[in-house]
Amino acid sequence: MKPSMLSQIEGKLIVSCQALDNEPLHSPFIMSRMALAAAQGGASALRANSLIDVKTIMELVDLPVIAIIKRDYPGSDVYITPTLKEVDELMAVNPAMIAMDATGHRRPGELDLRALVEAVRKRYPELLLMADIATVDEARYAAEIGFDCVGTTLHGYTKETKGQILANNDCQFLRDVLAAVNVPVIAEGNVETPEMAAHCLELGAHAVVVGGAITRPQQITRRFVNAMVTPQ
Ligand SMILES: CC(=O)N[C@H](C=O)[C@@H](O)[C@H](O)[C@H](O)COP(=O)(O)O
Repeated sequence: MKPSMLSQIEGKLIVSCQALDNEPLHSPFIMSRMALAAAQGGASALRANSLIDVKTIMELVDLPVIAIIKRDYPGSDVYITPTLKEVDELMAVNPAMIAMDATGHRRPGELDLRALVEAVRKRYPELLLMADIATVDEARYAAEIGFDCVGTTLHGYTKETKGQILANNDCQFLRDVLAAVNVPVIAEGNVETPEMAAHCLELGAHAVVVGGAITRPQQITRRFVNAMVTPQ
């Protein structure tokens, strides 16, 4: 039997390789090379957006992938794998895990999150499901309705949490989520340094996802530029 992806990633780094269509590196070829570089650097898994990126990465790199499809629907703020349609699309390449928005926000077509998870479970019983949450209550609910793990991915990116970042108050939000649920918690979102990634593990995170600090050169460059501004 294949070891579960959750045990493969325990205590390790997952690298998110994403560039949206308004970003300079938007390209399945480039994302797959980013993924290969991450693998050579020792990443335990990858996270990627869109069927073509996930497919191209899986063809080149022998690491498990957390797959998502970001898609906007009118009248809904939910954009990370919002419906069963995106799950079906991703399952064409059978990724190890799919992450979905598990916030309390209204989903497209008024779809209920619990019903959605049940539908995915019925159709794909082997698939691991990650809940991308923004609040402690959402983490608790996601664990209750059967997600395999929760990620702090959307903390700071919803109306209720805007402006907050994971590092605030020595990662208090991560601590609160860890205290609230019994499923593995993956630290994700604005993990900017190796030290912070290591600290998230010390606090009890199961694994850490790092995206922009590794795979978005425009963001990395900006950090250097900002640090080099000399006061006039
Ligand atoms: C909020 C949202 O849409 N997050 C996305 C989720 O897949 C990605 O854009 C992030 O890059 C990813 O979560 C990793 O985070 P960071 O790049 O900050 O290390």
